[in-house]
Amino acid sequence: MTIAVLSVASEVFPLIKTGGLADVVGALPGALAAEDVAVRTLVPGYPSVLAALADVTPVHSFDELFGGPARLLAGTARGLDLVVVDAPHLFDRPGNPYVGPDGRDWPDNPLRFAALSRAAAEIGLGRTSLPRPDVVHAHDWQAGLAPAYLHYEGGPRPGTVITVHNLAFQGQFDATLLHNLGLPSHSFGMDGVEYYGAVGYLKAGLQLADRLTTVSPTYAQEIRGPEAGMGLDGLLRARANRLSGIINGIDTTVWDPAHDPLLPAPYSARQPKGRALSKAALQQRFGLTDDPGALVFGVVSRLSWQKGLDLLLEALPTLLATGAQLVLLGAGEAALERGYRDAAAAHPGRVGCIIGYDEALAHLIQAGAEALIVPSRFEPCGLTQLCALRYGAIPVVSSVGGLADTIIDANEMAIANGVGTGLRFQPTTTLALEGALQRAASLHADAAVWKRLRRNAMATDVSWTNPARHYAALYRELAGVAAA
Ligand SMILES: Nc1ncnc2c1ncn2[C@@H]1O[C@H](COP(=O)(O)OP(=O)(O)O[C@H]2O[C@H](CO)[C@@H](O)[C@H](O)[C@H]2O)[C@@H](O)[C@H]1O
Repeated sequence: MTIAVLSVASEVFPLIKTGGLADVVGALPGALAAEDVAVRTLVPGYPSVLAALADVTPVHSFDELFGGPARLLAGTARGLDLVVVDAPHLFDRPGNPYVGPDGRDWPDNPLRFAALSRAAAEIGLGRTSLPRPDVVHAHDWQAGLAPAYLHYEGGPRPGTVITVHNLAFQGQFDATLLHNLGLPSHSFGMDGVEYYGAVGYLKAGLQLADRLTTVSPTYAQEIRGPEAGMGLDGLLRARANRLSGIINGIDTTVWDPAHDPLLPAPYSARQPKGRALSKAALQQRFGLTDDPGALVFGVVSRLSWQKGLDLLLEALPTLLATGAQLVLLGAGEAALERGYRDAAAAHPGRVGCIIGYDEALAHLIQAGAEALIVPSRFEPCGLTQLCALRYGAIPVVSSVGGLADTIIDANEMAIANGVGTGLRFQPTTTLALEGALQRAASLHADAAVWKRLRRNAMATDVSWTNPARHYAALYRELAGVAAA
């Protein structure tokens, strides 16, 4: 029997994306179709989403949704079944989903994302002309109130699950907001939406959803402790029997070096020759010395504290001392952007940096770099190291969260057994990172070992096939349907 799931999120690739959340929300429906799960994705009606929407059918209207009239529009876009919250007073704005042109959060973000959750609840309760879903799947704080609205209705409702993609973003707002949200006053308590005297959207979801997931088993463990728990560890410990980790996959048709139109030549584990052309193109694009034998390290990342790229700046002298080159593509904190720009200026031909967001260039880096560095302080799952495995860029990662779950360290034992896929280091410090960079350089110096590593990396299953099975099993459990 087909399970119907309403997936609720603030971004979805390829229509609107600021990070890995969009990739996951965009890829899951396709992967779940093979598991007999039909996913409809509910997203805000940003201009880019409405512009892409085809086969539009209005399925609900609100006379008033947090400050103005609104409609829910069902439709399709880029192969996805969508429902879009068409509320111009909340979402018809340029640029980023969360911040205005001044770089600050939109002041009405609490209402904008309450509207998303309210819409999810209306669909979940069968009050629109769409069929009622079996399960409502909320992603991150922006959808955190969906389980709360459904819970406080008190009647029959779909099963609910919330997935944490990043516990650092919690959606915490002033308690006075409660009156505007349409939640009952008794919801404001420890066992409801209250979070240290404020209203917590992620907290509400974690408290009130039937099941909680995050995007790797190790992160699911880590967030039960005070260090990674970011204030929510007590709640997560209390609900530990409801919490599990399901590792992310990547879209292996978008990320396929054998059929990637963004590369100068295709290549595969069996026929790796074309990779050299990507490497040459990469060196040229970043103004590096054209050296086919160089160990080129790559980075593709948001530039934020989480990603640990300040440590890589500190480790740069060590990296350069090994004779390696570095390319970085990223955007984010001004100090880090400046730091990498300065490093590129100080080491022409050895360090290249492009500040910005560029999907096509991300593909070239994965295909042309020998190794990809991910020195995160914490990492719920991480997608770039999965792309790196698939493209044969050996991941050099800190041993946290999903990085620890997806990379097999090429220590002596692993090399002897021929099973390593990358390099892991811990703790996440400059010193440990430097050690890993030096270790990568000595492995790279042994062509046979490096080749073996690359073969292992490229043979790793990073598709959604297995994760989709886990989500399908969870949905079936929530829908009260025995797995076939
Ligand atoms: N400058 C740039 N140009 C082009 N592409 C860029 C880019 N910067 C980043 N990207 C791309 O954006 C995505 C980032 O995904 P990640 O999972 O690595 O991190 P993020 O922290 O955003 O996601 C959060 O959610 C995801 C999804 O669950 C978790 O994997 C992760 O651990 C968690 O922090 C990747 O597809 C990457 O290629």
